[in-house]
Amino acid sequence: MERVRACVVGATGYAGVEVCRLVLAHPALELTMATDRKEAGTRLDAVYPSLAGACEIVLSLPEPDAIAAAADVAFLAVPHTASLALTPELLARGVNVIDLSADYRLHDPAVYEAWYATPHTSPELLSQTVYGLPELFRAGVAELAARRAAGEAVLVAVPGCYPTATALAAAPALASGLATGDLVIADAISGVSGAGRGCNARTHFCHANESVEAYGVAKHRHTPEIEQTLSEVAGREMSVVFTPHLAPLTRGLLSTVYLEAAPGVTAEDVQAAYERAYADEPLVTALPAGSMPATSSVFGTARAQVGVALDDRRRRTIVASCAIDNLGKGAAAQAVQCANIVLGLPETTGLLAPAPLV
Ligand SMILES: NC(=O)C1=CN([C@@H]2O[C@H](COP(=O)(O)OP(=O)(O)OC[C@H]3O[C@@H](n4cnc5c(N)ncnc54)[C@H](OP(=O)(O)O)[C@@H]3O)[C@@H](O)[C@H]2O)C=CC1
Ligand SMILES: CC(=O)N[C@@H](CCC(=O)OP(=O)(O)O)C(=O)O
Repeated sequence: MERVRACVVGATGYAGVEVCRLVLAHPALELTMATDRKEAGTRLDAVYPSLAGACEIVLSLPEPDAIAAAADVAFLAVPHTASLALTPELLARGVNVIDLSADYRLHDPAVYEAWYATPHTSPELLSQTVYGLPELFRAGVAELAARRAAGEAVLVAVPGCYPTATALAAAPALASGLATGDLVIADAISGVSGAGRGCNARTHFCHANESVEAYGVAKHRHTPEIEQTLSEVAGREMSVVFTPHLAPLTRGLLSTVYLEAAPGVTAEDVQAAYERAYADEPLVTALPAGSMPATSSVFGTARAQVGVALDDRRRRTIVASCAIDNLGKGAAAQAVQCANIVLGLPETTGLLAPAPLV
């Protein structure tokens, strides 16, 4: 198999090191470069001893010329705004970009600027960017494979962890027309690695351990991203009431959504719609009727599990829940899934390892 050279930018971050781990085990990708500004000159396995024996790479600075010399594809596991600085430079040098940050996810630069409180410095790239949630937008990602084959350097905006789980939970109800109205309520819970490697008062062990709390209430920056996806799936303008919670888990994310059922819809209709939607999806499982997903079932994997029920005794509400690993399907694994499609590889290459059982 031809090997494609890959660079991970932000390789010492939690999402970045998970991309490194997946690339190191991938049969068609070769990790040729990993960057970090503070740790440049240090071996990656000195920062993450769990990689000892698997990787001898020395971290370097994220300089576009060096990345273009070393790699055909760059995974940007950097905070938002850092990608705005790097992406145009890399595309101009012919490097394909798989961006894990939020910088190119929102189609409308004005919405980005309103929620991220910073100017979008390359809005001209947004119309060429594809939102990398293959289960909902596979054709768009696949188009990038054709554009890359024709010689273009392409850009995938990999979704956020909360938007991934929330969209996978709500999409079958909206796409099938079984949910009515324009409102989705989403309560989501994330493990602490979702906040990255840095520590603050909210994520400090002494505060986050043994405690669960809502944060970003009524103002979290994933709100417009979720609304954008759900509106596209539903074919009408949707709004979301999105409440994220931080829970004492290292990794794992669960999003539970509530939608109004259309008149006459039965529990069997809803279950059948979810089973149909994910029947051919290798990385998403619709659980049997009566089952709801657990984050432990997808820990360390590229997979998502979705469960659904209809509360038809009172307000006729569809309740659906999706579990992912925030660093897996919520970040690094989804990035590799998108890279596989862009590179013309089977979509699940390097991604099918099951979760440890305990
Ligand atoms: N953690 C998660 O579960 C998820 C994360 N993501 C996204 O992935 C990206 C990375 O997140 P995460 O791994 O959690 O973050 P971390 O804070 O753990 O890591 C960020 C990494 O980026 C590097 N970095 C920071 N600023 C710059 C810069 N200006 N230029 C180049 N490199 C930079 C950091 O190293 P240094 O500063 O030394 O260069 C570090 O290696 C973010 O956009 C995040 O939103 C998406 C989904 C889920
Ligand atoms: C637990 C936690 O703090 N999670 C992060 C989101 C995780 C993420 O990575 O989102 P982006 O990819 O959009 O940056 C937060 O709420 O900001």
